[in-house]
Amino acid sequence: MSTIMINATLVTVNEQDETLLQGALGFEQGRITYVGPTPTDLSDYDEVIDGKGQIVMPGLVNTHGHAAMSLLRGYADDLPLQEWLETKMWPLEGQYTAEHVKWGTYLSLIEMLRTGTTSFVDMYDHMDQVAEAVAESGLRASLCRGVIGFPPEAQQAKLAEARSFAQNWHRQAEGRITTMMAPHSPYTCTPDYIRQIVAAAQELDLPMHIHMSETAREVEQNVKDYGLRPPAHLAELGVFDRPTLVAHAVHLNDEEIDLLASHNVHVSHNPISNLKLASGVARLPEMLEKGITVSLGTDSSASNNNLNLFEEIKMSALLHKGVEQNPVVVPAQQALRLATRDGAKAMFIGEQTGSLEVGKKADFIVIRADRAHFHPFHDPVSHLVYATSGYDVQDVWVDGKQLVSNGSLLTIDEERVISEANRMFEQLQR
Ligand SMILES: CSC[C@H]1O[C@@H](n2cnc3c(O)ncnc32)[C@H](O)[C@@H]1O
Ligand SMILES: [Zn+2]
Repeated sequence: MSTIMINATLVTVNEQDETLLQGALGFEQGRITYVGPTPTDLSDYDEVIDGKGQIVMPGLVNTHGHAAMSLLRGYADDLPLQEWLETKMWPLEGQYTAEHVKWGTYLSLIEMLRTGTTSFVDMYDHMDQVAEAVAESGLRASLCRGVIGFPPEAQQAKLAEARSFAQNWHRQAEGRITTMMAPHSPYTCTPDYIRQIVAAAQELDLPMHIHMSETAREVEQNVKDYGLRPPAHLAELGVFDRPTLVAHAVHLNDEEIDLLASHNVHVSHNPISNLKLASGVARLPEMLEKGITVSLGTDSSASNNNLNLFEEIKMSALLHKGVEQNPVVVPAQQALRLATRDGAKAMFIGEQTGSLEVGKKADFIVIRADRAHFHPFHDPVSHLVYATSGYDVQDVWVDGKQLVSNGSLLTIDEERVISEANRMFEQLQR
């Protein structure tokens, strides 16, 4: 059935960053078939939706997170990364069963849908639960079993699990799920173990995803342990010979930015999580200047404390202006691109999604722009970056299927998920 939305404002985030104040978006069988001015003849379309007073834009892309950690939202605030992980997160995550992962993930999917995220990256354990939730909910995702190399005797079982998960779920759920191989970080996986994971990625022809250079302490420790800073260490282990998405990349020197650029390593910038854990501020303007594909991530709700990517967009536009004392760095259109077009590219699905263009998947969101904070309506991109809270998302479509209609979730039972998520948290021994 071919459908068209007419009279809407289209923020396309195409190559030319075109915005059409009065446009139309047509789609059929999951793909965009028309982007342009409202046609006079609509007889080809079975369904015509009037988008007056609304903005249609590509769905947002969240390129780093751990969805099931939403159960730990607000459980451990105001701590630095290592203490937060070792004394708070890992002891509770050690008690997680597949059911905890299931309900924590659903809780995150609700939040992502409500705030306009249509594609996301997830690194965690019990990933079959995550994949089933993604398949059921209709979102698009790149999923990976995050592998921590201790205890050493568990390494081979974890690698086998990561490999079979990646193999079983790649291109499943009507192609909405892709997979990656993910050693958690250079400080939780030995060099030899990372090499084995790279070899598996090569064999399966999959990209790599890894936390890297998140804190100054991590960098110092890497130098003490291996005589190299994390980027050189991972390059030497062959990680960057695979397509790679690194999360954080906060503590980089000029040579390391060049190294990532020369290996075409993609970066997920997570400014809010980095600020909350006091890890530092990534060198976003310099990375962009060198042509690195940078995207935005929330990290988990345990360090953010929500999955509203509109906050990340605004933060990335503001933070670097303040740090550099320069208002022209990361302009609004660029911040929006990081969260859409570049996000899709960063998670290796850029040919499929990330912009409103004919031939791409019909992954888009509809924003209510009839509210006061969208007016005067002369620059919709500015309002999307600086004025919306993210909760102006009214409709969400992925693969041409509607997942949110007028604020109501069509594929997830929100009341049940909230109740089960609370039950799951109560079960954990704190
Ligand atoms: C087994 S993969 C998931 C693993 O990652 C941990 N984690 C969550 N946020 C961060 C972060 O910012 N840096 C490093 N590790 C992180 C999480 O607790 C899970 O154990
Ligand atoms: Zn993370």
